[in-house]
Amino acid sequence: MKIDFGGMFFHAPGSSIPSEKLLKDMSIPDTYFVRQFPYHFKDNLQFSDDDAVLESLKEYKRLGGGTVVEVSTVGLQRDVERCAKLGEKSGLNVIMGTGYYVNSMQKEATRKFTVESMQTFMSDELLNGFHGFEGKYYPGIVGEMGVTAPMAEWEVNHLRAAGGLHEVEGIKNVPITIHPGRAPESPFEIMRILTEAGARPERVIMGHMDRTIHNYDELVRLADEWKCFIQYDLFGVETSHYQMANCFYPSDGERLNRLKHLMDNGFEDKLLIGHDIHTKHRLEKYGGHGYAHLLRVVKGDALSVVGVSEEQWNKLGVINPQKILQF
Ligand SMILES: CC(=O)NCCS(=O)(=O)O
Repeated sequence: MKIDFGGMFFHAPGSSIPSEKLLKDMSIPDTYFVRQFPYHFKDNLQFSDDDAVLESLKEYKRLGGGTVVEVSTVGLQRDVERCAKLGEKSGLNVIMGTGYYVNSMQKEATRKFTVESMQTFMSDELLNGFHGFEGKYYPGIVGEMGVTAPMAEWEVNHLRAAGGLHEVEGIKNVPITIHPGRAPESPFEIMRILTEAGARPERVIMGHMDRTIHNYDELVRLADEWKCFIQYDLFGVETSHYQMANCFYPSDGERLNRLKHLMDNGFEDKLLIGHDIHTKHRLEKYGGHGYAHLLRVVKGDALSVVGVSEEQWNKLGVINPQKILQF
């Protein structure tokens, strides 16, 4: 079979990539399998190619990006110095987090930590700087605090530790960002535990909403009952098959529809967006969308297809992040 589709050429918006390169890269093997099963490939899970990250960050900056929030916490082998260097080289602000990822990713010794010791670890880093970089580099956020469903007892404890930070002098306003369990009731349970421990719900970000709550009424209920920030941070993942749970990943279009629904219900000041790039295949070098995708593609669709106004888009990408990140 042969088709000449050349008459249908359309330039990609804002792209610095020559169109010949796009064609050549279509020969990359395994693309289909990596997209469907990104967590199957061990090399894909080693997010450690600094050149590929830097190239992607520079493209994000070129299209108008200014800040990256990098929320790898204990359990994800966070690397403060590396992130600081990438920030310097790319010219972007990089905000990093303190805290703990999910129970299954922890060392046995970390799982023995108490609420008190975890709270001390986090407050110490927030007030004095990352351990090993005291006085030089400071966290700007707590989390992502990793939670599974059902919740492990240790995760209940690290949530209590994080919630209690809002009662500590000097950090009462610190933003706390959450990786919820993959069940629709998880965000509600997390908010209850955090607030019982002292957290101010309006200083909490509920992340990964893309794959967590799929019912529109329940989304509105979460925003209404808890007044936390609601974050769609898996933009660019356009594969509906989801390896990690028995549900579909929404498309970018559906993410925008859900955001618009929340806007229409009065929550446009409580919404955040992002890419949560944590596997290699999502970087341009490996055939992915990279950090510039929201600015390159999603913004145009939000405005022209979904009916998001310029003012609302500015809230998603600039005003709301400024509000939650300042403390
Ligand atoms: C880094 C991380 O945990 N990202 C979320 C991936 S998930 O599959 O959507 O939970």
